[in-house]
This record gives sequence, structure tokens and C-alpha cells, in this order.
Amino acid sequence: MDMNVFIQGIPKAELHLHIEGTLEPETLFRLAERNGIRIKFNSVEALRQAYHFDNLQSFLDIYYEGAGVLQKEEDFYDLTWEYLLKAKAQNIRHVEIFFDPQTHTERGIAFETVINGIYHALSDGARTLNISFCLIMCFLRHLPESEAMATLSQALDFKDKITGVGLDSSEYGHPPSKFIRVFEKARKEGFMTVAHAGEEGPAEYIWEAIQELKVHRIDHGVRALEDKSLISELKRRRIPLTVCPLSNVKLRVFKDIRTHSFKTLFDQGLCVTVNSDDPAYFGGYVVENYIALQNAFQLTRDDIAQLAVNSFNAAFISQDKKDIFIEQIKNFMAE
Ligand SMILES: Nc1ncnc2[nH]cnc12
Ligand SMILES: [Zn+2]
Repeated sequence: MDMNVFIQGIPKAELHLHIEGTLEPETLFRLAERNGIRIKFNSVEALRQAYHFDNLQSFLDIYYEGAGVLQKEEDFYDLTWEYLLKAKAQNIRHVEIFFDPQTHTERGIAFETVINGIYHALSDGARTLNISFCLIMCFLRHLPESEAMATLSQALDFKDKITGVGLDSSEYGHPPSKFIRVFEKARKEGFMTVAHAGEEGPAEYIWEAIQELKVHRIDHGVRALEDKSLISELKRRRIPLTVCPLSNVKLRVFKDIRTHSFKTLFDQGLCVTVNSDDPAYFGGYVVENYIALQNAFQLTRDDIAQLAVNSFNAAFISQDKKDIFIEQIKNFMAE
């Protein structure tokens, strides 16, 4: 079997995916028209051409602007459904999706409009596409802690639909420690916790995320290599990293994929997983991320299988479910 076919076919989970980052230019135009919103680009091609970023902030500016076309529950439904169809085609069996309610509530969209649209599509996907899911609500770290706290309070009415909370947006100058009380409350309320850390920011932010926010997973974490004792701690506590290689190259965290820290982290035995982050903006979904790594580092089939196993081991699902998915990987390998 061809390597790319192998990568496409192997059962896997995606654990780091911003649903707003799956807004393809075509969908953005369609929703803008449906909602009577003017956009400053004349065509899908012109919009796609604008997707060149110097750093995280230059991406976030465009990403938040694009999210403005999401107005009604059906917009959030359609966005999520389109992603699920792509996930299905890539043999993704389980997804853990981030959403940023503050991006929408700040512009007057009700919290329930956002969550109901996304959740309804995920439930339909579980039923008809056989893709299981968790929903993770992220706080925007560039906004004050008080606003994150208010968002957490709003989420309590939807506790049955939200598995975990996370932390995203502009990293520099907004360390995890800014949100200690919010995460403390979230943990008390029974939410799982994750945080973006060590994407652009220093290894120190990863320490804060694990020690002060007590997160179960680190999103990105690719700068962990700068601190040997941090690597030992991540290993000792088996804290997974949700790595997004194409994102890191697009946002110039690494000059190119061959200089990415992925292989060193993986070779050290950390629980590294491969994910797409904001695939509509970074030029690839999960399979394209695996393929980029395979080409750059000559990964073997066993390496790919290990990454797929890691994706289920790091997921917020029961051990029984993990075992079932990992059995599916074994069966696929034996085909
Ligand atoms: N890669 C990323 N880092 C931080 N915040 C984000 N929001 C969407 N994508 C993000
Ligand atoms: Zn992210």
C-alpha cells in the first residue's frame, strides 16, 4: 500500500482543531452572501491569496475577521458539518473540537446560537458518520480574566455538552497564570483542561500551564525542547502535546518543516499527536499534516501507527473506547 494511502486509511483522532479555523474561503463567501455581509475581497482566490502570515497575530487578525460571517445557528451547523465530512474522508474516528464563544458573543451573537449549531452537527455526525466527539470551549487569552470567568459561568448551563476548557489566541504577554482562578473553577465544575502554550511563547508558559492551570494536555508545546527538565516532566506525567506542524510553518514558528521540533519530541518518547489547528488557513487537514511530517522525517508505518495510537491515548474518552480504537488500528495494520 502506498504510504499516503496508508496515512489516509489509518484510524485516527484529531485533538486540536478550532472550528472557526475550518472556514474555507468558499464557505466564507457563501455565508457572507446568505447573511448580507459585505467582505473586502472580490473573490475566493483574492481571499486565499491573503493567507500569508508573519506570525500568530497576523493570522488571528484575519481569522477573527472571517468569523464575522457566522451569525445564525445554521451557519455554525454548516461550518461544523463541512469539517466532519472532511474528517470522515480522512478516516478520523474521533474529534475534539475547540470553539471560541467570546469571538461571537463580543459581536452580539448569543452563546446558545454558537453551541447549539456546533453541537447539533456533531451529534448528527456521531449518528450518521460514526465520528465520536468532545467539545472544548476556549477562552481568548488577550481578553481580561473577568471575561473568561463570565464565559465560564455562561457555559455552566451547557455542561452536558462541553467536555473541557482551553486557552487560545495571542500568546505573548498573556501567560497561563493570568487565568489561574478561571481554570480552578473549571476543574471544580468537572471540566477537563487544556491550554495553548509554547507555540510562540517560551517554555516557561508550558510550566505555568501544567503547574498552575494543571492542564491535562498542552496544545502545541513545540518550544518545550528549550528546557530539558520540562521534557522530563512532560514525560514523567505523560502529558500529551497536540502538535500542528503545518500551522507552525505557516505562522513562522519554524522556518520549514525539516527544522520543526516534532521529530526530537517524538524520539524522546513524548506522547505527541498530529493535528491541523486551522486547516482552512494553513493549507491542510490532518492527513496533509501527517504526510508533511512523513516526507520531512522519513517516518515509517510504525511511526505513523504510533502517532495514531497516541491520538486516541491522549483523547478525553474512556479506556474502553481507547482500546476499541487502538484495536481498529491493529486490524488496519494487519490488512
Ligand atoms: N494556532 C492558534 N494559536 C492560538 N490561538 C488560536 N486560535 C486559533 N488558532 C490558534
Ligand atoms: Zn490552536
